[in-house]
Amino acid sequence: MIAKVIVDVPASNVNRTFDYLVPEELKDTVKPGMRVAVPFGPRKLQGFVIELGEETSVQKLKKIIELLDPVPVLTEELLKLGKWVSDQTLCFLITAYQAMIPAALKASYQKEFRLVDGVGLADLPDGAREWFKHREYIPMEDLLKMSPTPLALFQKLVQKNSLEVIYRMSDKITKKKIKIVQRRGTEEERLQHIESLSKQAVKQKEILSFLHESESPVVLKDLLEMFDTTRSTVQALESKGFIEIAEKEIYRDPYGGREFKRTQPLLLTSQQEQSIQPVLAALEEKRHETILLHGVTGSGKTEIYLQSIDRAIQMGQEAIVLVPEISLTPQMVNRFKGRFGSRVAVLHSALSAGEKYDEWRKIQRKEVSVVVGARSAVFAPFENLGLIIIDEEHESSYKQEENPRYHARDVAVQRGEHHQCPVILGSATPSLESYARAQKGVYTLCELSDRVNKRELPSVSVVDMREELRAGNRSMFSGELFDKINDRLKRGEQSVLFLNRRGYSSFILCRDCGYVGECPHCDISLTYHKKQHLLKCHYCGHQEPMPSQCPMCESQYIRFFGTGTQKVEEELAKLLPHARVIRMDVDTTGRKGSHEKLLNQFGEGKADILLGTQMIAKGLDFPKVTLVGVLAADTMLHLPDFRASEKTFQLLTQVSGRAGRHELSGEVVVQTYTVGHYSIDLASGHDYHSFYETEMQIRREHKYPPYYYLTLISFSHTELLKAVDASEKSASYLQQKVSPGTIILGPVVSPIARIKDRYRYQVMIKYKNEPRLSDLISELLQHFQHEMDGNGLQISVDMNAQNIM
Ligand SMILES: Nc1ncnc2c1ncn2[C@@H]1O[C@H](COP(=O)(O)OP(=O)(O)OP(=O)(O)O)[C@@H](O)[C@H]1O
Ligand SMILES: [Zn+2]
Ligand SMILES: [Zn+2]
Repeated sequence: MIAKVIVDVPASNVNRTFDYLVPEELKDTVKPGMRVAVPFGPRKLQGFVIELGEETSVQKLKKIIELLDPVPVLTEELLKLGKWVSDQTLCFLITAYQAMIPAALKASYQKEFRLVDGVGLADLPDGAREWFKHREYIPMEDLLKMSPTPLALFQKLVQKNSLEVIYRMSDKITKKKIKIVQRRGTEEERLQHIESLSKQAVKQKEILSFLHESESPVVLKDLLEMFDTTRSTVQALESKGFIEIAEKEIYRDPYGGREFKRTQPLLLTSQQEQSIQPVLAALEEKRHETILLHGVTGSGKTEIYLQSIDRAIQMGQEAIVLVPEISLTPQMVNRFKGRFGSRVAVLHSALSAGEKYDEWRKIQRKEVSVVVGARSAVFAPFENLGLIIIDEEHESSYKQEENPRYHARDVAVQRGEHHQCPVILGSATPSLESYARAQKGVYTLCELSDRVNKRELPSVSVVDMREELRAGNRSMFSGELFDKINDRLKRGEQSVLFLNRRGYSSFILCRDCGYVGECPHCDISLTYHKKQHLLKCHYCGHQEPMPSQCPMCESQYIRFFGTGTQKVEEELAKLLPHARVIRMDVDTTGRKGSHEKLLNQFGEGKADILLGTQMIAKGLDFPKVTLVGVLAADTMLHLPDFRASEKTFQLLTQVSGRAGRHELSGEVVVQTYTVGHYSIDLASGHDYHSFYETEMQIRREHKYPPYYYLTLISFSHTELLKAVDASEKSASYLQQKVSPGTIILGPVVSPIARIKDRYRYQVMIKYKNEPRLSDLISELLQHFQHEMDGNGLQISVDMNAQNIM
């Protein structure tokens, strides 16, 4: 039997299957979709079995070394889907498959040195000999940890044939085990054991009597706690042969020990009722249909999701729910666990690799029927999918910004077609792409124009911050916002203050000469971190101490600028010393569980003001929040990105949506320096439809998506001229080959001109229909293959660019 295997090397010359012989003893067990270890050149690599057969054109076949899975980790459907992802995004097959499985299943390879047979310690020079005195294998890592590293010496010895390099492959999987204790023998024997213990052994006696009564095993740790004793007591019983201590594998449950209050389906409003109909119909008829659910904030979209899932489960099917990483809050998880209990698995990046692996196995073993997760959960290995839901479908985080550069929305629709099941895209501010498709009839459009129980959307007032400045107000709070926060404090209600992080980092600036602290490796200003009194680069991690005087002119007047959340917090403390403030940003939510803790505190009324970045814009539903303040609405508007207006509109709508969701009505204050911009004005009027019309016109004029598709090719090199050269050659090559309607823009320098010492150039391709595009780009890549392999050129291709920075 022959296995066709994709091996774990992301390179173009290996981007195909290789044939291996299946050893006799594995013939009955090996299946497509399983991982295997195979010899590949001098190495042992992990690979995926794609297909089994009898024929091969290879003369001397190598054998599969080992089967790594008892059951396939990729289903037949996922194997096909991986091929599709690779075709669509122009990534290597192995990269697509790796993206579908949990990180714990990816192999790690270690380079190790060992003595060549026949070479003895005495043959080695000083500096190498000591290493091998007690060890046979020396991992390269260990050498690199030494300074200076003896690596060069080791490499010389490899050339001299004294040492050889081997590659060790290991799984990252760990299964968590706990110790359990159980009784032994018949009832009569156990009673004898208890009798036989001496009077002094009180604890032993108690424990043995307890175990005698208990039918199921007890967790050792619990037992010790219960009887307030140490391990030796139990070990004594074990060595007498009275009890047994065993190991048991358990799931790491990130939500373990937590109670989820069970909820019942709510009686749907008539708008909800209308919107759920197409979903239920498609479910019933086992038919694929993509439904765009456009519902204003607080219109009860989540309840529609829940009841649709319920129906799918009743039909014996499974459901995937995607939510943006940032709104995968405990509040969100509670809503699903509350309705479906332990039938829900949760997958998001805050889980450890082990926890993710355990949640994934619950899906694989069919122990759950719903998964709630971020982008990559779209690959959940369900085999009987009945429904896929993408909440906040406009979110840019659904597009992966590294290989494979897939969009979860496209993958969801692809899987929906395969399983003949409905896909729901939900949002208060659908992406222009999706709304346009709904307009064309490609998607079914359902709209929820009212909040549940006809609660009013909050009233929004836009404040011109330039006016404030002219009137002598230098603080970051307008008079109106300040008064309203104060009101809330007096009334015992809560406020949410939102500060957009993007485009608003706190950089340092010399007031005398205008010097700005920049990263020496990237063309971007350094961000000041107050706690450590350091300047950091957010692209490459470079850090340096905050200078006490200007490095250019030696002036003392060097300060940090920009309004970070820390600065807002400080100003609040000055202006409203009694207000209790919770700040949520990357700095305060770094530790595991801190996100949840802060939100709980706010929910329990332990603070008056929640101050935060993007991470508070979505999904929050707190009854006492009656004021939302947006400190600077226009920070994102000026980014060099054609989606800047759309993103601003979406963000403002989402943040405003946090106010007045329950009995108390809400107000929103939006501060801006760009008064009169349509995306701010229309967001404050809650007018999605006008925004859609306005923005579509602009996109048509400038030939941007959704009228045109957009592919971005980026070139980078440590030598400026090489990056320029590759991008120029590519642009002129494409120019000659593309069809007449297609537009090639560039090459131009990328908006961030240098990252990690690499110069960056880009070429943009705008097209309506370019069937040969993938082929053309593949030709380009082939042409530059040599330079990419050896000369440090990097070319990355984004077939459906969302981010053009
Ligand atoms: N049919 C219903 N009857 C009563 N209350 C409901 C009903 N449907 C939803 N709700 C409640 O209305 C509130 C808002 O609903 P939900 O959070 O689902 O809205 P949403 O559209 O998902 O909002 P957002 O887009 O802002 O996250 C919730 O507190 C929810 O429990
Ligand atoms: Zn200066
Ligand atoms: Zn940098």
